[in-house]
Amino acid sequence: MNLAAVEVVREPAIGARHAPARVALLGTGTVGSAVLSRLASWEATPFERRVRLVHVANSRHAVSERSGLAPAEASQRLALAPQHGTLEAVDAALHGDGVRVVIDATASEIVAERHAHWLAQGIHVATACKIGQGTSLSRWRAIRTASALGGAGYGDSATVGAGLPLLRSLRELREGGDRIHAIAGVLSGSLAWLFNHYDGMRPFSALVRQARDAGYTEPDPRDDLSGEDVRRKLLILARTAGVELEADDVAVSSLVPQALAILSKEALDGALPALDAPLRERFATAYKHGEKLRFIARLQDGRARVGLESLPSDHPLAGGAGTDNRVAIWSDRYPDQPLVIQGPGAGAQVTAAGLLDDVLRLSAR
Ligand SMILES: NC(=O)C1=CN([C@@H]2O[C@H](COP(=O)(O)OP(=O)(O)OC[C@H]3O[C@@H](n4cnc5c(N)ncnc54)[C@H](O)[C@@H]3O)[C@@H](O)[C@H]2O)C=CC1
Ligand SMILES: N[C@@H](CC=O)C(=O)O
Repeated sequence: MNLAAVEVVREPAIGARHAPARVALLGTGTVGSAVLSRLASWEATPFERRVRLVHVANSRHAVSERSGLAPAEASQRLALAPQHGTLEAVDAALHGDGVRVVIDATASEIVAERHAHWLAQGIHVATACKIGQGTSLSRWRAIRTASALGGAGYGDSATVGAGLPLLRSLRELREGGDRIHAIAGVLSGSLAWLFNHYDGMRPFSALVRQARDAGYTEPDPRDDLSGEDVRRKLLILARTAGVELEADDVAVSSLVPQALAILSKEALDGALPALDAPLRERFATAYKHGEKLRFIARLQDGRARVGLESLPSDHPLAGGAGTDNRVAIWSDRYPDQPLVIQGPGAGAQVTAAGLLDDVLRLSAR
């Protein structure tokens, strides 16, 4: 064995000087369940001492326990809880001193609207939901103002790239004095997965069902296919880069035919084959030219757009596999060759890890 190559692994320097952060988890679906599993996997490790889960809720039930809920038992406790969840119950569960964090693993407008309220009270927020920062500019500004007012942090790593170091890199570039010139890339894990697998033979609709069942899509897959989820991510990236766009400033080209757009969520599944013919045609045209279909977001000179593009196979944004996001950033120090960040951009485990990384960072502030 080459001893020089052996890395010395030290126990992480955590836990000793901090009381556990009291945490409320909202949402126990695809992402929220993975948060509970990751917390349960911390049992008997130093990480366990950093976080005390005191409240868990979904849209039907809520359970609170000041002394802490065992993450491995939380889902069962929740299912048996008579209490209907209210957002006031979160405030009550987190009442008092010490580090407090709300984890938002919902796709809920009313929860997102509450982020600023928690921040203003000094409660940190770690969110996978993009509605807080990726919709209206006024809400984005309210979150910044409340965060400053309450001295609380906003953990948003999971909102773009499911925890990839994208927002962090943009912030570090700006903190180092760089201006961001442009951003371009694949920001949707589910659409990346779909176009990495679509070969024009299998119906596109069958792949959409597979991506949904794997937990890559939004609760309503039309939020991905319409480009709305990517619009939100591009808005978050743009605002973080210092370009304060309104939602309408992003030109979005949707993949959802009108016949699908008007359906209820319950009626959607049976109607998904409406996607097949138009996408087969676009695939055939791209294939004839030796190109690949990729759903791309672009920001340059204050202009932003999102949509399906046909790219040469060797184009830098055509690479990647699985749910990979692949994002190029041009800035003062990277004027020609961009900084490129690539990795899985959807999925319960990576997203849960991104959320809990934020919780640990926020609770160590
Ligand atoms: N699935 C993924 O790969 C990623 C998802 N996200 C985001 O994570 C969020 C959650 O996504 P999923 O877990 O896939 O959704 P999901 O539909 O599986 O779960 C949503 C959960 O939120 C709960 N909920 C709804 N309203 C609530 C309320 N008012 N109070 C408490 N709980 C409430 C629901 O009961 C459910 O448990 C979404 O905002 C999504 O955009 C972000 C990055 C990646
Ligand atoms: N539905 C989203 C999940 C992560 O944000 C995606 O496909 O990227």
